[in-house]
Amino acid sequence: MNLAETSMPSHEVSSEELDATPLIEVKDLHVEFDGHVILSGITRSIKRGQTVAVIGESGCGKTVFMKTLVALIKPTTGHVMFDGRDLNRQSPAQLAQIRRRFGFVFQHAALFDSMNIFDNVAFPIRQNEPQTDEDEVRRRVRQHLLEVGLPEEVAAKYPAEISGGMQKRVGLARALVLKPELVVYDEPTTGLDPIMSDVINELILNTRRTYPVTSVVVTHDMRTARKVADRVIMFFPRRMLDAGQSQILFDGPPSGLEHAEDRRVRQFVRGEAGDRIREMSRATA
Ligand SMILES: Nc1ncnc2c1ncn2[C@@H]1O[C@H](COP(=O)(O)OP(=O)(O)OP(=O)(O)O)[C@@H](O)[C@H]1O
Repeated sequence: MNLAETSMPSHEVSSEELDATPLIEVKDLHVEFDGHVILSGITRSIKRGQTVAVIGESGCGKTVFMKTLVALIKPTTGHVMFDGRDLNRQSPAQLAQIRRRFGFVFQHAALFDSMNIFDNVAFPIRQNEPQTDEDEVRRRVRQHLLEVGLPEEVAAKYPAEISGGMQKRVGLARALVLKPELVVYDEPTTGLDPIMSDVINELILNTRRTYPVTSVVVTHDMRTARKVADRVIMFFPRRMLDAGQSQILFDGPPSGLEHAEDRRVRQFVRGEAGDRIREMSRATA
């Protein structure tokens, strides 16, 4: 489970750098499993400091896309460059180094059940910076729990003893404790009530205010996409497209979604089925 862990930024990012070089470049990405094409012809770059929401209907490949960005899935063909380095061309040791610059927030928090909350949040520090003394570990864990609005008493509890919303916040604290350059969120608000969802949204925004983190948020929650993202990318299932049609139906600021040219985008964000039932039956026939 060390994939869930994070590390310090390898270097401070100047404001010029923030504007200039993309942190992530995806070039002609193609991913297939057992002959089923999930993603194809995807070329995109993500600037440093950008928060990108990835939306689209179930099964369109949002999570697969996000996982290729952090080298949890290897492209069938094509390239993913992180900070100018092709993830496909790294040795396992180099990849492990690069992964330390990522933070992962999983859909179900993915906490270690056998560790209390304190040890869960301390884990990335102990794992990646073993020289850190215990006072400093305590200080940073406390600070991060506080930042996600969790009282100190929570630290001694075990994951099973706290609510789902609290678990998500612990997951967030753990992902951020080493200030990663890139944070990927997989459905961060799924299963939460509207207030707790908004708490999570605010925490994502606050993190960006604190330092120039780059974030990719896979979500079905349009409130999350509108609130936290400065850019939204909408995918469409490859199997429902003809050859040559782009799988990305929308790429732009959230304010453009409502009036997007493509009717499928407008229907998706409004939650309208339209003629999708007929289309779906055709696609699975
Ligand atoms: N490791 C894998 N091996 C085989 N098939 C996979 C693998 N990972 C994903 N898939 C398939 O790829 C497709 C896209 O999956 P993905 O999880 O990216 O969808 P998604 O858009 O995130 O959907 P949801 O919103 O339901 O989570 C699905 O058909 C899924 O079954």
